[in-house]
Amino acid sequence: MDVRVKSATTTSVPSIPAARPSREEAEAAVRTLIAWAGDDPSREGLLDTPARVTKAYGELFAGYGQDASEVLSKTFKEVGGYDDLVLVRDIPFHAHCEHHMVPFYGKAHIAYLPHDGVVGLSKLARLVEVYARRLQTQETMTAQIIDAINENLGPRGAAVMLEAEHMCMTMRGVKAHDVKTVTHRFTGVFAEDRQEQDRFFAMVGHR
Ligand SMILES: Nc1nc2c(ncn2[C@@H]2O[C@H](COP(=O)(O)OP(=O)(O)OP(=O)(O)O)[C@@H](O)[C@H]2O)c(=O)[nH]1
Ligand SMILES: [Zn+2]
Repeated sequence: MDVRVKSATTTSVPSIPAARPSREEAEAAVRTLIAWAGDDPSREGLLDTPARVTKAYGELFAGYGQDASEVLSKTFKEVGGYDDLVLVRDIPFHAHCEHHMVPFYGKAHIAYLPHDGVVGLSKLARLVEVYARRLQTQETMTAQIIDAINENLGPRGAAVMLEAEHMCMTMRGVKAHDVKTVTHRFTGVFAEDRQEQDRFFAMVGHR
């Protein structure tokens, strides 16, 4: 992975496996991982850790229980006829890479050209959360966000950019610090019109 800007093209719909393990099984798995790391899961400081980790997973991976269509279901039409670009930039997110299950984190920038009403601004930040709180690749997440906007808002155009630092590249492996991965995807007017793309890049403040 490098700092080149690349366009996200794939999307997939992760689903919860039918046979979800019980909480007890998940806690036992955490004990196994602690032992695998080289520590003693029965020492005092680690006794409650499996319960804490499974509880934390409930938050970190809450996206599997959330639905993008629900988040984007309410729109507003009374906006004084405004139909130009709406950009919500610098939406912070924390996700986990599906290869190593360690965090990647950064900012999302989302723009769309309204067709028939606008969506509440907070809903775009909530949409990012729906997909960030899963096991992900940055490319998939980029594609899923823009697909959800198109499917639910039917805008004249949409643009999504994600900038993130992957801890699997900084803490381990290649140990490359300060490397940012940038993904973006344009649809509709943004895909067709280079000037709209430039306007998006300028408003995001991208180098
Ligand atoms: N395209 C893409 N790659 C990612 C993402 N997150 C992590 N990766 C990469 O996934 C790759 C997995 O490579 P592998 O060779 O299977 O695993 P590895 O031996 O742990 O690789 P290293 O990280 O190079 O040590 C690595 O190059 C990671 O940098 C992501 O969001 N998108
Ligand atoms: Zn990784």
